[in-house]
Formats: sequence, C-alpha cells, structure tokens
Amino acid sequence: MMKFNELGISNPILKALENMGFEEATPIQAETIPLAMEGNDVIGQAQTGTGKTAAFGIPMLEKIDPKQRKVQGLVVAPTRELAIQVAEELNRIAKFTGIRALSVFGGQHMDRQIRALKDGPQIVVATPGRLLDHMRRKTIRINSVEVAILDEADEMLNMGFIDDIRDILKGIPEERQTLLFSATMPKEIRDIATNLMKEPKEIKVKAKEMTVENIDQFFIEIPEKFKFDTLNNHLDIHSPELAIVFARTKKRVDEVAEGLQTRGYRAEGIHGDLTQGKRMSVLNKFKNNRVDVLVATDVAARGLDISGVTHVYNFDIPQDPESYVHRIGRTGRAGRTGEAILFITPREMAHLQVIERTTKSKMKRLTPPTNKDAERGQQQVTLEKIRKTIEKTDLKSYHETANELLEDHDSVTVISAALKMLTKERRDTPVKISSAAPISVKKAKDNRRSNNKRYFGKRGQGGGRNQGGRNQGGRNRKGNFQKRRNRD
Ligand SMILES: Nc1ncnc2c1ncn2[C@@H]1O[C@H](COP(=O)(O)OP(=O)(O)OP(=O)(O)O)[C@@H](O)[C@H]1O
Ligand SMILES: [Mg+2]
Repeated sequence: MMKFNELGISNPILKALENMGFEEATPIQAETIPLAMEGNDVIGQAQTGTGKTAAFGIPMLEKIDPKQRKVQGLVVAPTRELAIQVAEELNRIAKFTGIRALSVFGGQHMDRQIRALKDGPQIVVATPGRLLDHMRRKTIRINSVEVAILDEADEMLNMGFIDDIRDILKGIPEERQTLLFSATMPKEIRDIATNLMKEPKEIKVKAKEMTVENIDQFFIEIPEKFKFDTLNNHLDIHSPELAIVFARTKKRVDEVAEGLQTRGYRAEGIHGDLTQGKRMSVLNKFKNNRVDVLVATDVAARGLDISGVTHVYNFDIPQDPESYVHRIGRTGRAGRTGEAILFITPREMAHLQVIERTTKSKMKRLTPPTNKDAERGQQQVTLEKIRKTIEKTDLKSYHETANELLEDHDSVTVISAALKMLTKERRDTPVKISSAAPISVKKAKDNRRSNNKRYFGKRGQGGGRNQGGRNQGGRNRKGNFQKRRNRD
C-alpha cells in the first residue's frame, strides 16, 4: 500500500484527504496519480468501489489554476445522480485549494445553472445532453478545458452516448489530457477509446476477478411468477441494512416497489421517468435510512456510492455481464462486505455461464427460501433483539410481572406470546408483477450497431425481437426502458 504523500500530491490536497479519512492510496490511485500528473492520457480500469473518482480527481485538481475563473476540468458522467456525487467528492478533495466543481445535468432549471456557471467554477461535472445544450446556447465555454474525463467510460462510449461524446470533445482543444475510467472495458469499446486519445497508458489493476472479492455472489433459479414472494422471503430472512433491487423496466420497478410497500416494507422506486425532484428525494431517503429497499432500473447501476448497502438483488437478469458487474458493485465498497443475489428463470440459465465467464467469478446456488424459512427468519430477528436486551439491560423491575405470568402458564407459552408480539408478521396480500419479456436483442443491422452487440443476443430467445436494449434509441417493445437517458 502507498501513502498519499509518496505520490507527489500538494499539501492542500493531502490535508483534505487526511480529513476525509483516506489513509492509504488504493492500487488504482497509486498507479494513476503519478502517470496522470506527468500529463499522460490514461485508461484506468479497476473494480467497483476502489476509489476511481479520487484516482482521476486528484491529478485533475493538481493541474488546475484556482485563480483562473474558467472551466479547466470537465468530467462527463452517464447519470444525474452520479454527476452530483462526483462533484461532491471533488469538492471535498478540493476543499483547501480554492477550486470549485459544479454539477450540471438535465431536469434542473436552466436559469439557475446558467447563473452558477457564470460564477466561474474551474470544474464542471455534467451529463452529456445538458452539457451539449449549454454548449449550443453558449452558456458554457469549454475551450479552456485542459483535462477531460469520462467516468463510466465504456458506458459513455456505447451507442447511446457516443455521438454526444464526440460532439463534446470537438469543443475541447486537442492539447487536452483525456482520462477514461470504468470497472469494465469491453475490447471493442477500448478501441473506440484509443482513437479519442493520445498514446494512452492503460492501467488495469490486476485482479483475478472483475468483481470485488468481498461480495458473496449467489443465484436462485426461480420461475418468473415466484420471484416476488422469493424476494420477500429472502428480505425477511436476511433483513438487509439497505438493499437495492434491480428490475429491467420502469414499469416493473414501480410494481415491485409498490408490492413491497403493500407487504409492509419501506421501499421506493427510482427510474428515469420520475421528476428530478422525486429522484433526489428517493435517493436521499435511502441514504438517510428512511427507505430500506431501493428498487431501481440501471439508472442506479453505475458509480453510486451509498454506504450501508449490504444486499443487491438482481430481480431481473441484467442485459449483459458488464451491467452485472456494476449493479452488484453498489455493495462491497471500500473494503466492506456485501451479498449479491441473482434471480434467474430456468430458461435463462444459459446466461449464468456467460456472466461467470466474463467476470471470472462463481455464483453459489441457493435454494429458494420458503415461507416457513421466512417466518423463522423474522422470529430470529426478534430473538436477536431479546438476546441483546438480556445482555445490555437491567431487567429486575420486570421480574415480578414475569413471575406472575409464569404462575398461570408454562415458560414456552409465555415466551412464544412475547415473540409473537415483537415479530413483524408477514402480510400476504397478493401482489402481481406483470411479466418481463425475456432478454434478447435484435441482430445487429449495421456496423454502428454491431459495436453495441449485446452479449446475450448471440444466444437470444424469443425470436430475436428487440425487447429492451437501452442503447438502441429506446425502441424497445414496451418503450419503457431508459430511452431518454442519453439526452440527459
Ligand atoms: N484511499 C482511500 N481510502 C479510503 N477510502 C477511499 C479511498 N479512496 C476512495 N475511497 C472511498 O471509497 C468509496 C468508493 O470510491 P469511488 O466511488 O471512487 O469508487 P469507484 O472505483 O469509482 O467505484 P465504481 O466503479 O462503482 O464507480 C468512496 O466512498 C470513496 O470516498
Ligand atoms: Mg466511480
């Protein structure tokens, strides 16, 4: 492990890192920071939750002149929530430098953004659509940008975004330094990337697996119609601190979130059709533990760093192995542990190996927990509470009443009654989730599209209809999957 002060970082930034509790540089930080500070273009690939934000943020901040009130650093990120988060992390690192980062994204008032841009932030973190809007209106000038960064680079260079990214980069001087980061980097995307850069150095933190070791990975083979009850049972048994449930479409996200609420969970859904205000309030409630289960489309799959997420459920199998890597990476961050549970229908079983082969990791099979298991699970939660109370509290003042009860009933009956009263009993209100189209992608029609060939498409089912690719201009069958994400 490397200390930050061995990497040539300036004092104001070292001080901020210390304040943030960063003691040692993570491997991607140790490798990237010196290379990028020398001015190299870098493609950085390292597992989820290993500190890529600071790995590109620190060298960018070192290059910026705080006295100049013009945009010198630009970060482009795929979602609004990620843009906000990256700007926040950069501002923490920049605390003693006089440099400010501003996030700029769709769904926010233009006027307010324009005013904030006039204030002269040295760094802008933006989603592509809104950034292009500002460029066209000339309300942002990016011709003074010296460092350009694509966070979640493989996503940004994918079909849905690539044209926007090319347009954005055209507005930045050629002499710029370009840094690309992601936990995944499929080969065909890396080739596109190299074309946008100058002799990039590739840093790939060596890891046996593409996924993080401290995430335990499981799968449950389960027919579609039993998924919802199985999710309930699993939640009851494991009582996650915070859980994220990924579903394939906005409609299913709404249905699963409502279903969970009906059954008594504190759950909320998040997806691209909600207003920006609603998206932020849902995410904030989740961060503040006022919501325990966040049900999400892939809008929450990449980059989000929320502490306390102990479980990630893939209620629906992801579109491709990369998406799997990012989704489960919402847990097990910064050295913590986590669990990832994939629900997979019998006819999807072939996809399991595709994921395992790509990520070089193995998932353990779980038998679907039964209602009985869940009931026991709930009682175990109560049992734990009672054990803690016995250990930690003086119970003398309850003894007299306890003895009174025991005169009339045996101890098992008395304790059972107490357990019943303290246990959250299941509400078995029926919940119906409308069926999901099986994952399958139309055969590539032209070269442009073949860049975006979805892994599972090769062995797709369902007659090759285009049933949900988010990167195909939103022309999926139901039209309800992230279709406007690239115009954010
Ligand atoms: N050197 C460090 N020491 C301690 N914590 C760190 C260090 N670097 C980063 N972190 C923290 O680790 C968490 C994960 O960092 P970050 O979000 O940058 O990961 P990432 O590699 O970008 O993950 P993803 O691929 O999911 O985007 C953050 O909370 C961050 O503040
Ligand atoms: Mg990140």
